[in-house]
Amino acid sequence: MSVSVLGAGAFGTALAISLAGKGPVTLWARDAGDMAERRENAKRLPGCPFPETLSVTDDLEAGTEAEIILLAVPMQKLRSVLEEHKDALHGKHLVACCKGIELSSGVGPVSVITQTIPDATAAILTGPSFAADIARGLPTALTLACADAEAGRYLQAALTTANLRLYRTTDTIGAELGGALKNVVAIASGAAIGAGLGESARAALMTRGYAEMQRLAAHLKSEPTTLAGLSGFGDLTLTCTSEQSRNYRLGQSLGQGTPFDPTTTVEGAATARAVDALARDAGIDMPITRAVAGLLDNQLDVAGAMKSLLTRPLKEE
Ligand SMILES: NC(=O)C1=CN([C@@H]2O[C@H](COP(=O)(O)OP(=O)(O)OC[C@H]3O[C@@H](n4cnc5c(N)ncnc54)[C@H](OP(=O)(O)O)[C@@H]3O)[C@@H](O)[C@H]2O)C=CC1
Ligand SMILES: O=C(CO)COP(=O)(O)O
Repeated sequence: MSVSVLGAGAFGTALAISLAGKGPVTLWARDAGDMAERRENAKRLPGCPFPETLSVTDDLEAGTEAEIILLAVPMQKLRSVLEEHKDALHGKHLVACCKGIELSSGVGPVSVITQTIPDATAAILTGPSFAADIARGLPTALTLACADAEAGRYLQAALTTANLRLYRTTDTIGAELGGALKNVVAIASGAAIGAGLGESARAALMTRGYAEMQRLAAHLKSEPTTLAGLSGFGDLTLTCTSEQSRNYRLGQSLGQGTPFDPTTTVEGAATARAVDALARDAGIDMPITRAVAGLLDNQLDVAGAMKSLLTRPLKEE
């Protein structure tokens, strides 16, 4: 079993560091120069030195030799990265480590892998974890989803480390949705806190956000229990309550009316727009997602977004 990580952002680097505790791992970056020299990803994950078993490269051949390749690039870049490098990726175990729904197609990362490289075994690794926690070796539990049960068992064993415990499911749709949708609710939660609306408002958004996550998951035929696990409930809890989350911090900025660095990876922004469009087409009620999309597109301010939620017809829980 050999592992490499394609994409040397904060998360790819953290996973590579954790997995290197078990054996050799290759981390592929577009530009490996500085990291290879310093033995640290000073730009994306400072203060986390690379173990000796971690090699960094910008040579694609070396980066794709392994049987298992973790894809740790942002969701909206995944298809183009796979298209660009598909000749090197045929027949591999490809594990998406990104969270989101593709704006152009309305599908998640596992479907993007299957559509671009049909002879690969597609899986997703998702759940509550901040890159810095994984890199520091703090205890973390994630979901590994793969439609092929046998391949899922293989990947679960290969990618579990001393401090990173993986649970397994074959429900890739549910796992993708949990990781994608919780980011949208995190933006809403951050906006509520940023605007001074209080923690009760955040709890309401998290709970009703979870209800709309479940509605979309049921429509897309995922297992109801998947969202109750690490990829859904677990990651929703983490991301909606921590300033370590970039999605939450973007929401805070929207709530406070302060600027936010547009180069930061915030997966929930594109996903809110993608899911809003999906929900409208399918006739699924997702008012919090719609409010977040409206906030991001300057069609609503936080007061208007809250009014749109609070003035809806009263209903059963
Ligand atoms: N950070 C975290 O705590 C966690 C992140 N995730 C998920 O991981 C995914 C990646 O996030 P994260 O690592 O934080 O993002 P970062 O912003 O830290 O890094 C993004 C990385 O993607 C690389 N990249 C972008 N486009 C390309 C491309 N075309 N070819 C090759 N590499 C490319 C960038 O390379 P370059 O440096 O050359 O620009 C950069 O290294 C997201 O979906 C996120 O939701 C999941 C759990 C935790
Ligand atoms: O997905 C994450 C935690 O599980 C990381 O959250 P952010 O992408 O919002 O920083």
